[in-house]
Amino acid sequence: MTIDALPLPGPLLEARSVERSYGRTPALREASLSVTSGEVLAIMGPSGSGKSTLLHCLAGIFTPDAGEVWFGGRRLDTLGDARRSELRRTAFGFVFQFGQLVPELTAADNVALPLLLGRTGRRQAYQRARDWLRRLELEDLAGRRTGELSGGQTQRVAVARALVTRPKVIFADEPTGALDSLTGEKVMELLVGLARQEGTTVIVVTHDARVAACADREVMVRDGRVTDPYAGEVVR
Ligand SMILES: Nc1ncnc2c1ncn2[C@@H]1O[C@H](COP(=O)(O)OP(=O)(O)OP(=O)(O)O)[C@@H](O)[C@H]1O
Repeated sequence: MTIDALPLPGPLLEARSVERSYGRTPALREASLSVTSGEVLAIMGPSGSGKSTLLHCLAGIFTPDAGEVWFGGRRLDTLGDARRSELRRTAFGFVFQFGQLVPELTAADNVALPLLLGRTGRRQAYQRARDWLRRLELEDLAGRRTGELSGGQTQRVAVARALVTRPKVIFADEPTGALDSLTGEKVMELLVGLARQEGTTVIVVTHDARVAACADREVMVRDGRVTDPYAGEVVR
């Protein structure tokens, strides 16, 4: 599936009555959620309520046991592994709690990597990596190994790496969870600010109300179901 072929508008990404268990432990029970193009959505909820599992199902990392996931008007969860990983590489970007960068590689290498894997030429990939590092205020650190960077710097490199492929959706799971509150706020401001400039949808799982305050909308996950954070009703 190419991004250009996606029939828009309509919800960009949808979970419809998704269920997912780990062995006998149910993590999601008929979880439904709809996200529009360009929206910044925060997913909140108690520990163990199913937030990360929902994010992984929406991103096509996990396939649900039941229910459906739709992206750009097409069914995502029934695609084969190869097509789902291609979609993740081309249309999605990821920022997780611990940047998941390659520590032995430089910041520029890490940011260029998704482009090189997508067969962008080396010169262009590094040019674009440097452009994104500059936008994340990291140009001076382009040649440093990411294993030597601070937590906040590492997360900014992770944001640059997530945005460099110009994805439709960025999935962020506790992106500021390992940072102090000031550094976390700065990372979120940069992530959300740049995503808005690019028209990228952001779905962020967080425990932090200040992170959620950057979003256009919040939903709550409780006992594997998506609810309205204020009314407590199940979202349909
Ligand atoms: N790999 C796994 N094996 C077994 N059970 C799991 C696994 N991953 C998650 N679970 C269980 O599934 C449920 C939902 O977990 P999930 O990680 O989605 O919750 P969460 O809301 O993201 O939690 P947290 O806020 O603590 O990260 C929990 O009961 C958890 O114990």
